[in-house]
Amino acid sequence: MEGKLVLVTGGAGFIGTHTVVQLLKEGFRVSIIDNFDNSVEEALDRVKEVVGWGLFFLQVDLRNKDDLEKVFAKSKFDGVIHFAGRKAVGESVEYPRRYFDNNLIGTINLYEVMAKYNCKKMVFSSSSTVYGQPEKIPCVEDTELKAMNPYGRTKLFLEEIARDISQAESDWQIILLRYFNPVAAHESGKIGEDPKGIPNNLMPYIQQVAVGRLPELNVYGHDYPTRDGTAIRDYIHVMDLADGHIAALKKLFTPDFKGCVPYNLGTGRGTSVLEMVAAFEKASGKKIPMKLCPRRAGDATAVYAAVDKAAKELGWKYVLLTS
Ligand SMILES: NC(=O)c1ccc[n+]([C@@H]2O[C@H](COP(=O)([O-])OP(=O)(O)OC[C@H]3O[C@@H](n4cnc5c(N)ncnc54)[C@H](O)[C@@H]3O)[C@@H](O)[C@H]2O)c1
Ligand SMILES: O=c1ccn([C@@H]2O[C@H](COP(=O)(O)OP(=O)(O)O[C@H]3O[C@H](CO)[C@@H](O)[C@H](O)[C@H]3O)[C@@H](O)[C@H]2O)c(=O)[nH]1
Repeated sequence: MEGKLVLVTGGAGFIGTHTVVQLLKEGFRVSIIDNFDNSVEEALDRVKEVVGWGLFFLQVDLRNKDDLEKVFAKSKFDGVIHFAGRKAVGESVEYPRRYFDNNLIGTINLYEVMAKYNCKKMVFSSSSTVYGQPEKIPCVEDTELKAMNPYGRTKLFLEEIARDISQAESDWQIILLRYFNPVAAHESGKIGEDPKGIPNNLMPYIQQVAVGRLPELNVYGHDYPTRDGTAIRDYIHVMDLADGHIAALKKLFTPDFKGCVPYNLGTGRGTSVLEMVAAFEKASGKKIPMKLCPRRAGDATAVYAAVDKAAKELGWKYVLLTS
């Protein structure tokens, strides 16, 4: 893989920064584009500090196809890891057009420009959200897919688009990585999850309560049919997730890989909201004040991964524990 040039969209974000560190460690060359919609340029300076050398970065919005073309005209990419997009379930219920505009138009532009420049290997950030509230857990990759909210619908549409493209044009190789819930940070402490504004996700919200930036955690839903009444998710360490991208890229570069294939990246273990809070309190020694609130629109009750397919076909498995 030494020297292959990878374009990383959304590379200044949470999963992007951690993956870029691992890509560089593995000997890939990396170019990053981001519009800083949900990140800051400083995140890239921090990546530079971790890896010890410079990065190639351009501020580009994927919805601007002309700008995107300029990026592809300058460099010949061997593949793309596509993180860029909006990701908050609750926000998507309130502002669905934001999600259709950013996630769908941005990705359609990317496919068009990739095709024009004959770059046809893509690792796409999908999500466990495409399982909706699955009838059976753990979720297996060939389970029926359904979205429960507009964000999830964009991921589902984008998976369908990827499948259609690869079916019609056999020279595309696409891996859909269905992430479960990434948490934690690089061991250096220099990069991590730093969303703009009030966090939507559980872990960064707990962290901001812990440091006194927010007064208390709102626990959304305490009447779910689960062991303690709160919703269950599969929390995975972001460095494990980053390594899942390396495994996926390596798979794309093997001559036998064909078509468009989905893989779950999770741990296979479900943890409730209250269990996450207890684990955080134990690890940090800080008390997290909580308020029990009604359920959040668009949320599933319990979702966790079957992880055998990624282990068998990508040779990837989580190694770091999160709770
Ligand atoms: N974090 C999670 O819980 C999670 C779980 C499953 C899937 N995902 C998906 O993984 C991807 C990365 O997630 P993340 O947690 O790193 O999110 P993030 O918000 O930290 O990173 C996304 C990055 O994309 C950039 N971006 C957004 N729209 C853009 C556009 N139009 N053009 C250029 N850049 C743009 C943002 O500025 C940000 O830096 C997203 O597609 C998300 O939907 C995330
Ligand atoms: O302040 C908060 C935030 C979250 N939750 C609950 O915590 C659980 C996890 O929520 P969150 O961290 O927002 O994750 P998800 O809603 O599962 O969505 C995340 O994980 C999905 C993959 O599973 C991704 O697709 C999404 O982009 C990402 O936001 C849910 O039950 C929430 O209701 C709270 O109780 N209080």
